[in-house]
Amino acid sequence: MRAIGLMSGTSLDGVDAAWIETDGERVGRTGPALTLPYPAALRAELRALLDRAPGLGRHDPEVAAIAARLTARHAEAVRAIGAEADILGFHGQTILHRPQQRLTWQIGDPAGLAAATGLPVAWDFRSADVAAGGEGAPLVPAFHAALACDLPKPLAVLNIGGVANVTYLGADGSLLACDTGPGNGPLDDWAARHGNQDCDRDGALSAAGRVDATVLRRLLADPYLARPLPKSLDRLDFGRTLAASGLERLSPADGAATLVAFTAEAVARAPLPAAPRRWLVCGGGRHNPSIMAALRERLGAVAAVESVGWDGDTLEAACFGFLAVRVLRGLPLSFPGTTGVPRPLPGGTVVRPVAEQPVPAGG
Ligand SMILES: Nc1ncnc2c1ncn2[C@@H]1O[C@H](COP(=O)(O)OP(=O)(O)OP(=O)(O)O)[C@@H](O)[C@H]1O
Ligand SMILES: CC(=O)N[C@H]1[C@@H]2OC[C@@H](O2)[C@@H](O)[C@@H]1O[C@H](C)C(=O)O
Repeated sequence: MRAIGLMSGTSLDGVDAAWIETDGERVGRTGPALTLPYPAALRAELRALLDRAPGLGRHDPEVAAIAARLTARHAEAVRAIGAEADILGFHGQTILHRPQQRLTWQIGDPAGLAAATGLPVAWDFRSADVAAGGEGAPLVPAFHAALACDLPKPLAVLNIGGVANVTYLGADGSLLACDTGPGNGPLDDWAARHGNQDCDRDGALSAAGRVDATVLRRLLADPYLARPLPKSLDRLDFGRTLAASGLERLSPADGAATLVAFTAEAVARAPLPAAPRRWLVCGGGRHNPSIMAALRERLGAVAAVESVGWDGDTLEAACFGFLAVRVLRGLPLSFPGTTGVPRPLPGGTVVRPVAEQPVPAGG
């Protein structure tokens, strides 16, 4: 089948879209892929919504209004892809993720997207997982496994988005995963507050600073890092630890350098069963040379996923095209080793465009 996957990740930078041909088990041809940035106003509204989400109801009119604009941007991304597709995989924007409370909230309007594009829309990929007691994330491991079927194992695929997550592909066929800790999220917030930028662009701010060992030690004491698998994060989960760490007393450059070290050291502490032969990195964080250098220092064989021919900017979007076909076929999206569900678990729903009513003869 031909699918277009749509992912709007925790960095809130925009919509990634990617065309993919797949049966939900193997990855066939890939096609056009793009990122459509959010207008600054929408990004700021979404960022504010993250802080307020715990107090908001599912039918809050303000959330619905933002979801409608977000959905319109997704429809634009589908049009910009400009390739025929059989189905869309629409992740939506996560504004709250609390799997311990069996709660995960992605906003978006799948019926609106189906109406705007005329295509069936697979959606709500995480709810069944958290309802079954799973972490609800990460969901990308099945796709990593399909992409990496011919690569030597053990292999780790690391995504550095707003949050960072790893998939571990064992030599024995095992599939494990977790969110490792922060990705670019706290660094983006820091750069916005102290450098007047949307991120630590090309690592310039962090490269000019020095890691503060005391602050880093406090950050690494966050209990999440010592938790066993499976585990997943909300974009704002390190808020209290960050606030109590003394980070605010550091200069902009030292703070950025310390946050880079936090991201990399949290990856190194992910409780994997054996050291991977290689770490393949995707997500926006691989564009930050400070992050890549910090990862290399701690992990050794680290390379961007482009080294094996994948597109690291739109890999998650392609994943939701792949998962859309799995939803249609009723195949599992998550596994005991990836989210902690008791058994391999299907999920998601498909929302179809409402068929146009035939105009009655003579009417
Ligand atoms: N040139 C660059 N220099 C530094 N950082 C960059 C650069 N380009 C992208 N980034 C970082 O990558 C982030 C976007 O990454 P990405 O699109 O992978 O995140 P996401 O998919 O939104 O998040 P997640 O994977 O957690 O859902 C930006 O917010 C920024 O921090
Ligand atoms: C709840 C949620 O949206 N989680 C995202 C987020 O962004 C990165 C990391 O945290 C990952 O767990 C997940 O996204 C990817 C696509 C996943 O589910 O595999």
